[in-house]
Amino acid sequence: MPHLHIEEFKQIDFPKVYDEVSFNFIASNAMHEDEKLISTTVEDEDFFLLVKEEENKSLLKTDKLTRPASIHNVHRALLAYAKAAGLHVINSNVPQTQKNIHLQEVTALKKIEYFANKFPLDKEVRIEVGFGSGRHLLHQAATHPDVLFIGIEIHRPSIEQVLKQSVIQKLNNLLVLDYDARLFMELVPSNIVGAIYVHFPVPWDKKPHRRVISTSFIEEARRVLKVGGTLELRTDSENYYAYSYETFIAFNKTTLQINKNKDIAISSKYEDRWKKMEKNIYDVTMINDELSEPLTIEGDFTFSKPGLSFDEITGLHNKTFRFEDGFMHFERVYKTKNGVMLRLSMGSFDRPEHLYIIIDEKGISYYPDLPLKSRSNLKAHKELGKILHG
Ligand SMILES: C[S@@+](CC[C@H](N)C(=O)[O-])C[C@H]1O[C@@H](n2cnc3c(N)ncnc32)[C@H](O)[C@@H]1O
Repeated sequence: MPHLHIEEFKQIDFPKVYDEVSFNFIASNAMHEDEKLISTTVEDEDFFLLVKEEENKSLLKTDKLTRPASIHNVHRALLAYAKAAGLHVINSNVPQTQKNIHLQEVTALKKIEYFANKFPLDKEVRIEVGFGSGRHLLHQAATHPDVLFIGIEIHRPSIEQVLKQSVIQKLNNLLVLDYDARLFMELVPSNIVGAIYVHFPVPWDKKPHRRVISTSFIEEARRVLKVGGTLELRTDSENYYAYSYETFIAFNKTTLQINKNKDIAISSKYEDRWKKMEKNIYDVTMINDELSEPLTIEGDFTFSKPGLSFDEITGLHNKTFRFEDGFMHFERVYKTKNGVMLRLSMGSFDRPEHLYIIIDEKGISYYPDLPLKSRSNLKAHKELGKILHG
């Protein structure tokens, strides 16, 4: 994560434009004054910089929830703020001269809105969830130039490594997305995907709700797969295998294939490690046998005026509300110049979304982006409206 360690945080006058970076406003955590968020715009990307103040050394870095697709833009914002505020930088991992990775980021790395606005449909699509080192994804893209591969990963260094490789190998049939694959699946059109690969997912033995494979993930996978399309799970964890088998077998109109220690064309870093340790490797392949209904998502993310006062909204801090199939948790409350900002997680239990909303005299709005237009988010949005209207 790009960051600057600074001697002392200094505030500029907001709004301000410096080195073509706009600093729009600042929000302070209502419970921990030492944490602040700076709303920043670079080119057309809006995101927060996060400030953590400590006695002798403070930190300025990118906020995980809103980080933009382009790491280059984060670097620009950090450096511009440091200059604009005259910060004394003790150390940093931000390069002063930017590498050429930016070029490829513009083409292969996509934001979730790219898929939400107009899903690419001109080629067969195959998806890899959690591609890690990317060996399998890159091999597949290189050997099937007529197929569009979408690689989804939440680990930034892995993403950058794969982007670099895709430039070196001149792959033009590979798109990369930094997003939770479980949410992504909800906006993929029905019956268009040839294969979904989930290779060596984190087993999350102690936090099963974080697993990629779940009933709702399989439901969405089945919907997006063509007839004959496959969802391919490969795991070294006996527990995960047993759990997944139970979850898959509950589905009708699918064919399941189980393989043990099957060799595939390319072995990932993880696989090499497990093979050396002589662990068993399990494959569960689900073949979709049925055409699905087209995807329909109705509703929007507008709010009417809040009924609660700013104090009542601040009082929502740490509160959780449950509703049918989902929940809402108010994680943090921030004070802005003219109102409050909330950070919350909401949606279904196994696919929650984390986001910010701003409440001021103009009303309530999501910031910087609307939630992903999925059924579970629209449902959660309705519940959020009810809570804020009192
Ligand atoms: C154990 S690694 C396996 C990587 C690779 N598939 C391999 O075989 O080497 C699991 C990867 O899944 C990613 N991951 C975990 N949950 C995810 C999610 N919900 N969406 C996208 N990627 C996820 C992690 O960041 C990690 O890189």
